[in-house]
Amino acid sequence: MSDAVLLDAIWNADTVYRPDLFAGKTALVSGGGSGIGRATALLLARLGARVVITGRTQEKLDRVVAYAASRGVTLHGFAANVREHEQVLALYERVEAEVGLPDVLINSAGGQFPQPAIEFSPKGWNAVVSNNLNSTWFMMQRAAQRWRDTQRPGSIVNVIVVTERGMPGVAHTVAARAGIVGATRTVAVEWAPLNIRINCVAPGLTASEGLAVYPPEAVAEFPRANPMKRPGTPLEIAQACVFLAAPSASFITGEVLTVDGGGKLWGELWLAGRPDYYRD
Ligand SMILES: CCCCCCC/C=C/C(=O)SCCNC(=O)CCNC(=O)[C@H](O)C(C)(C)COP(=O)(O)OP(=O)(O)OC[C@H]1O[C@@H](n2cnc3c(N)ncnc32)[C@H](O)[C@@H]1OP(=O)(O)O
Ligand SMILES: NC(=O)C1=CN([C@@H]2O[C@H](COP(=O)(O)OP(=O)(O)OC[C@H]3O[C@@H](n4cnc5c(N)ncnc54)[C@H](OP(=O)(O)O)[C@@H]3O)[C@@H](O)[C@H]2O)C=CC1
Repeated sequence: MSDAVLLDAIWNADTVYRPDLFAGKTALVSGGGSGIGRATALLLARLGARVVITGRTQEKLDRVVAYAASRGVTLHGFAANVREHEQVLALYERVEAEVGLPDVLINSAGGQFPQPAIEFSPKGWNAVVSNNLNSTWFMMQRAAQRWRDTQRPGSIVNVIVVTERGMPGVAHTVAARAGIVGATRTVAVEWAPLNIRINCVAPGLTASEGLAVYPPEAVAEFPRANPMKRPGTPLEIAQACVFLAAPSASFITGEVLTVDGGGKLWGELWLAGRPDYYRD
C-alpha cells in the first residue's frame, strides 16, 4: 500500500472519539514520522490537538506535516535523537517556545534489530537499551519536570513491546521495555501527587515500516503470531494510545494495555527466524 493511501486510511477511518476531545491541548509524539507514532499523531490532530512530532529524520517528519497541511491541519515536525539527553532538553525548549508545553506525551520512538541473544555484541546491546530505555526515560522525566515546574497536569503513554512472554530474537529490547514497565509503575506513584498519569501500550505484531528489519523467513510466519492470524494496524495501536492519554483513562495509571490480537496468549513468534531445533 502506498504512503498516500495509508495516510488517507488513517485520516478517514472511523473513530469512537469525539472530534473535539483534545481541543486546546498540545501533544508531543516521538517516533511520529512513521508507523504507530504517525498514526497516533494524526489521530490526535483529528481530535483537535496541536501536535508536535519528533524523530531523527527531518524528511520523514516533513512528509507527515505536509500530509496534515493538505487536510487543513498544522502539525509541527522538530527533529531530535531522543536517546541524547541534551537533545531532549533542547526539544522541550523548542516545543514550549514555538507551540506550547505539551499536555500529552506519547513515546513511540524505538526499535531494535533481530539477532539470537547469544550473539549480541556489547555495542549492539547498548544501542538497543539506549534507544528504548534511555530515550523513553529522558522524555518522560523532562515532561514530568516541566509539569511540576508549571503546576500543570499531564499524561504519558509509552509504547513498548509485550514483556510477559519470551520473544526470541529481541531479548535486548524486551529487557529495555521491561525497564520502562518498572519505571512506569514506580513513577505512577511518585508522580500521582503532581497530577501526572503514566501508562504503557504493548502492541503485538503491527504492520508498520519498522518490520523491514526482519528476515523474510521470520516475516513469512508473522501472520500466525496471534489467533486473529493478522498483524495489527498502526491505527489500532493509536486508538489505544488515545484512550490512555485522554480523560477516558482518568483513573488509570501505572498500567500496561496489551493490544496484540491475543498474541501473548497463543502461538509462536521467531523474530530472527525459527531455529532448526524447533522445525519439527
Ligand atoms: C506477540 C508480540 C509480537 C511483538 C513483535 C515485536 C516486534 C517488534 C517490532 C518492532 O518494533 S518494528 C518497529 C521498530 N523499528 C525498528 O526496529 C527500526 C530498525 N532498527 C534500527 O533502526 C536500529 O537497529 C537501532 C536499534 C536503532 C540501532 O541503531 P544505532 O544507530 O544505534 O546502531 P547502529 O550504529 O546501527 O549499530 C550499533 C551496533 O548494534 C549492532 N547491530 C546493529 N544492527 C544490527 C543487526 N542488524 N544485526 C546485528 N547487530 C546489529 C552492531 O553491533 C552495531 O555496531 P557495529 O557493528 O555497526 O559497529
Ligand atoms: N511494529 C510492531 O510490530 C511493533 C512495534 N513496537 C514498538 O512500537 C514503537 C513504534 O514502532 P513502529 O511505529 O512499528 O516502527 P517505526 O520504525 O515505523 O517507528 C519508530 C520511529 O521511531 C523513530 N526513532 C527511532 N529511534 C529514535 C531516536 N533515537 N530518536 C528519535 N526518534 C527515533 C524512527 O524515526 P527515525 O529513524 O527517523 O528516528 C521511527 O519513526 C517502537 O518502539 C516499536 O519497537 C512494539 C511492538 C510491535
